[in-house]
Amino acid sequence: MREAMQISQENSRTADVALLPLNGFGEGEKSEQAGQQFKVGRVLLQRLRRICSVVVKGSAHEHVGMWYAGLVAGKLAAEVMYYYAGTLPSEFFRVLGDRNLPAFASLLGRCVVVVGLAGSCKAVLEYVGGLIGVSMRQELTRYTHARYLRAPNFYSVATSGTIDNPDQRTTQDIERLTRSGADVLAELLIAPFLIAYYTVQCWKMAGIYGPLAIYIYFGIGAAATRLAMAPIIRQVYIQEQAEGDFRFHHVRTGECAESIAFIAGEDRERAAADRALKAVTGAQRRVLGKQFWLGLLTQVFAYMGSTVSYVIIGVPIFMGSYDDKSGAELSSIISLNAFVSIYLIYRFTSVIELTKRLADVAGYATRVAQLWEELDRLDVEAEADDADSGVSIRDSAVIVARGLDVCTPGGVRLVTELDLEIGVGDSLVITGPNGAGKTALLRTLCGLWRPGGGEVQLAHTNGAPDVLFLPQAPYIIGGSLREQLCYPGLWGGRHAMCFNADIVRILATVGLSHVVDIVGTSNLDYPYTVQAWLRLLSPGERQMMSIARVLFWRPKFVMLDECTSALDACAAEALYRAILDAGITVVSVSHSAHLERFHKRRLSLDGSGGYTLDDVR
Ligand SMILES: Nc1ncnc2c1ncn2[C@@H]1O[C@H](COP(=O)(O)OP(=O)(O)OP(=O)(O)O)[C@@H](O)[C@H]1O
Repeated sequence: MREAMQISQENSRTADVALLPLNGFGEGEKSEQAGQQFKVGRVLLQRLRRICSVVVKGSAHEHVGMWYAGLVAGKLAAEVMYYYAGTLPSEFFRVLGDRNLPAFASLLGRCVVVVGLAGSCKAVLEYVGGLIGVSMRQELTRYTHARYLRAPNFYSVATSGTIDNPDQRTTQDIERLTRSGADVLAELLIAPFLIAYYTVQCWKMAGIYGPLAIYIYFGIGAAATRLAMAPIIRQVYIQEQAEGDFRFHHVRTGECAESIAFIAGEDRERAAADRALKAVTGAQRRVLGKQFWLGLLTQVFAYMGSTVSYVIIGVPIFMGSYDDKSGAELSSIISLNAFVSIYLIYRFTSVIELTKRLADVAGYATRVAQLWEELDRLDVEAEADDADSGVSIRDSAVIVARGLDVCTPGGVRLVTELDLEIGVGDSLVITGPNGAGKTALLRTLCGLWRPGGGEVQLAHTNGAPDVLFLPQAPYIIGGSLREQLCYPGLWGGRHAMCFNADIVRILATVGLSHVVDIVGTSNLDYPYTVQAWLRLLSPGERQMMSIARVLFWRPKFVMLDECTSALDACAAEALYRAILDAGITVVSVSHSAHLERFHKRRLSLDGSGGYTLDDVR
């Protein structure tokens, strides 16, 4: 077993950070918990039931549940037609044996109609099944979006690493789950009815021992395939994880293309991409390897099935049950008997074959359900936090920290017992060596990280936080210039009301008038792609855009985490002046001494948990 690599214990600060191996699951990991995850049993059934209930409950609009029930009913009705079509050969044997031309012609006509209808039915059912799969995907993805893309779940899942590739689980795994899941489930639902019907027919023709032989045969096959299925679920899970890592590598290198090109890192990236590809193809080969044994079982089972059917037919013939029949009648009986028993075996075989597809479905279902379970856990944690977090949401125009311990999510203490009060107009600059916990303090004040102790009170207006947080890396979206400026569109309980004149004025204030000129004042709502925006705005201009958002929303407080680091001193000072002129109180993390004069006080973290608070002269 490959252990998660622990970072050196020398630095107690980072002792809680466990670096997972690149392909996070760890080859050959066989913990008790991992074993439970991939068992075909209660946990899997609960997960599948939950997925079904999300589809059915969430489909008030689209009636997916009803459509699905209709599909299953349609499949059953189509089976009646298939049965009818299946009995026609036996009639052919009879009319051909009797050399009855008029009966043959009429039978031929019936046959064309029935077989044509059966084929059309199959095509329609496939089409409807495909549409239902799409609706199911929509429901499951919407549910996942609603649970995942909201505070605090999104930040926790995206940054904690407890769940690998949540993006892939949301996009690809749900799609695959619904594409094959809907079909597999429908087949499993109709199987019992068909098996019951064909059992009765088989019994009528071959006596009790006919269906009995088939049931024993099925029992042996089912037990063998159940054993072969569990390792496939686990391998599909691992393969999906490797696919996610591979895709993430390409997305990340695409995003950082310029940094990589400047430092000539293409060779290293190619090697890393090849490694990720090797992990994916290795996982694919392992899935194929495990599926081989299941495939072998199901194929042998299917082919042996037809042999069993001859035994079932042969026994009553050799026992003399049909001695009184003419040659033509006997041919007809053999044909009908063969159809019924082979169909019954075929039904059982399809159930066994379905287990192969079910193993894939179970792998996808496990990945999707795990994400939901983590979101459940975070919801429970958030509820408990609301009661016990020390983060107050009373309306107030002051940010307060009392006896605040700033700790990493792993519990490493970065700042100890901080007492701080920031009122309106009381701008504060936070300084300190790298890694001292300056950003960590902002995260804790904003509620992204839970305080290790003490309490925090954020400024609130009308029940909504009145503090805007700007991280070091500005976030640029795809959309129109108006949307870019008004991002996120709804903030602090307010919807963006952004007039053209505001856009022109604010962008002029931050030094981005030329962006308005390029876009054109008549084109402020024209949607541009993210790539277009990233080409248009330099890193410094992206920081200007970020600060333009502050001037648009005009919060009471803004926390700026080195967000003028890409600007020249003159531009950075002009932006600070504009923010203060707008009556916004600034809490900055900064390494730039020339910006300190825009603040009243300085909080200096010493990097060992201590701090000093003094006035800026
Ligand atoms: N998500 C995280 N989980 C665990 N530890 C973290 C996490 N993010 C940061 N840390 C740890 O917290 C410490 C402080 O990080 P922080 O970003 O607050 O430093 P900083 O003072 O802002 O540094 P800099 O001046 O370099 O930006 C770091 O040593 C880092 O290891």
